[in-house]
Amino acid sequence: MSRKTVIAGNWKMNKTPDEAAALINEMKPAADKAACDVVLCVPYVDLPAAVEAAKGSKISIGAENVHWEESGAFTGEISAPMLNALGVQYAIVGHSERRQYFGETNETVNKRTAAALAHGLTVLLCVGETLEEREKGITFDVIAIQLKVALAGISAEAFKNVIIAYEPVWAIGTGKTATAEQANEVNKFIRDTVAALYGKEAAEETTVQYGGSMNAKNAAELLAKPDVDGGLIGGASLKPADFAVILEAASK
Ligand SMILES: O=C(CO)COP(=O)(O)O
Repeated sequence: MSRKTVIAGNWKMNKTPDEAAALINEMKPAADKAACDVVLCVPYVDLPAAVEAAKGSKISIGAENVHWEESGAFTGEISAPMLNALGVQYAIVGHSERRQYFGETNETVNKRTAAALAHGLTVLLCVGETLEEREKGITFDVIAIQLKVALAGISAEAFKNVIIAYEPVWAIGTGKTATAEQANEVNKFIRDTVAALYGKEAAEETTVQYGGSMNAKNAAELLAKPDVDGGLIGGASLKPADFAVILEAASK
């Protein structure tokens, strides 16, 4: 089993370009010591400063979304070639905040994923159930649909550049974390779904992260679980000391 552990930060709508550069400079020493991959996904306007600041370090830079067309009349959107031109290597796709507030659907997630992969980006594909869905007992159904639609038409070769992040909506920014058992249970289900789509070997190679109030206190327990191969971290990825603790926990 040779899958990678990947710790990714999602800065959401925080930090100006100058602040982003300063924060990355502060985070570099801990990132360079880490035995896992380190990614920071930052607001579009911060990308050039972030790529520059991360140069020569272990940190890779990602965007928080990407459009499916290369160019055109899509006001407010950013294309994969634009990200390529800046030296951006990753893109989050399907974050629950995009689904919740900006009308993102499984179909648009699929189109964004396909375009990002076609342009050589690594996709951090987010899936996760709402509290209502969990209480109704349909968590696995929701996640299976999210995965199957998002990955429709994505070849096994292209899928090698997909990382899946399980982010239960009820745990995001709420301080309420899934227990390590809950996270592992769904991550394992995700791996089984990947096995059904791409085969067992591909499933074993796929990095499946957990995200949702992962922090310096709970990271070690979550990351110790066999099917939790990293984290997608919001709030704590804006705090260098906390992020360093998470990187250390992921390096064990
Ligand atoms: O949405 C998240 C990462 O994409 C998680 O955010 P928090 O870590 O702030 O809960």
